Amino acid sequence: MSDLPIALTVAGTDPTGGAGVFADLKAMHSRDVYGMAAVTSLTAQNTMGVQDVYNIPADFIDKELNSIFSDEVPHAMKTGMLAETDMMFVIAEYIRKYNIPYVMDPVMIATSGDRLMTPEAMNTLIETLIPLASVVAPNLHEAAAITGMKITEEADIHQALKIIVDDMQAGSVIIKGGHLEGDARDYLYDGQTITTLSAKRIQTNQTHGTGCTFSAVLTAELAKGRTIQQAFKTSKAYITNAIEHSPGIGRGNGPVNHFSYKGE
Ligand SMILES: Nc1ncnc2c1ncn2[C@@H]1O[C@H](COP(=O)(O)OP(=O)(O)O)[C@@H](O)[C@H]1O
Ligand SMILES: Cc1ncc(COP(=O)(O)OP(=O)(O)O)c(N)n1
Repeated sequence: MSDLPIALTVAGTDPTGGAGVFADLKAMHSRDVYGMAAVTSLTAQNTMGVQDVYNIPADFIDKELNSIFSDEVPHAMKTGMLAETDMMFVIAEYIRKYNIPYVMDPVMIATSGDRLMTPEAMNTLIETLIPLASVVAPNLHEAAAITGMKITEEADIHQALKIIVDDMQAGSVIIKGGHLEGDARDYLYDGQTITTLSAKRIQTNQTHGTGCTFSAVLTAELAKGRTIQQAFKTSKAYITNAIEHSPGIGRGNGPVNHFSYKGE
């Protein structure tokens, strides 16, 4: 048994390291958390877009998860890119069996506009994985797709928060306002209270992998035993700083800096 907090990411790869499991591992490492990763899809992508995707068969994902959980049970886990329904059923079994804090980043479409989840998988995500999640962390487009709503203003966000927790039975939800106008404002709803965290919008296109990184930090903090409120504050401070200090990698939407945040 390890003393170090352990967090698991179950997601796709981005060979440039800006999004997906490689970004998650860097974010976890920088929060002093031991990261583990089970890969769901290999992508050929860079800062300009996704060139191709190769989905790992669900029975192999089952083997990856079995190798991990039969050896050491992580303290918290997240999922990112889950392209197909079968993968979701396999992962749901482990979440039910081991009952550890689970953060779901419902990755559907990359910043570049490329689709990362089949339309059919959306129903499985809603019916099978959302009720198992401690936190669901959609961006505005994902929140709209999950709820079937058009989200254009704050009142819509409040309604979507309540649908995802009160009706769909997530433990809590954070809707990320990175794609709204004005300040970058995120909303946490835990079934009782809505907590809002705001940061000044940074004028940049260096936002590749912001959602992955944000949810990886959230998972790392939960692995340490922090509350969702505390984890939310740290993730928000971390991602704001990471965007501010983006290293300028690549020719398109570059990644954030996973090593610049030095806060508690
Ligand atoms: N330009 C920006 N300036 C400051 N914060 C941002 C900016 N873009 C995104 N964020 C923040 O990054 C996090 C990820 O949000 P978002 O980009 O909406 O997610 P995703 O990558 O899943 O689309 C949120 O905390 C959001 O508020
Ligand atoms: C393999 C892989 N997973 C997820 C994403 C999407 O990343 P995300 O952080 O949601 O946001 P953007 O990269 O679209 O800002 C990805 N591109 N690749």
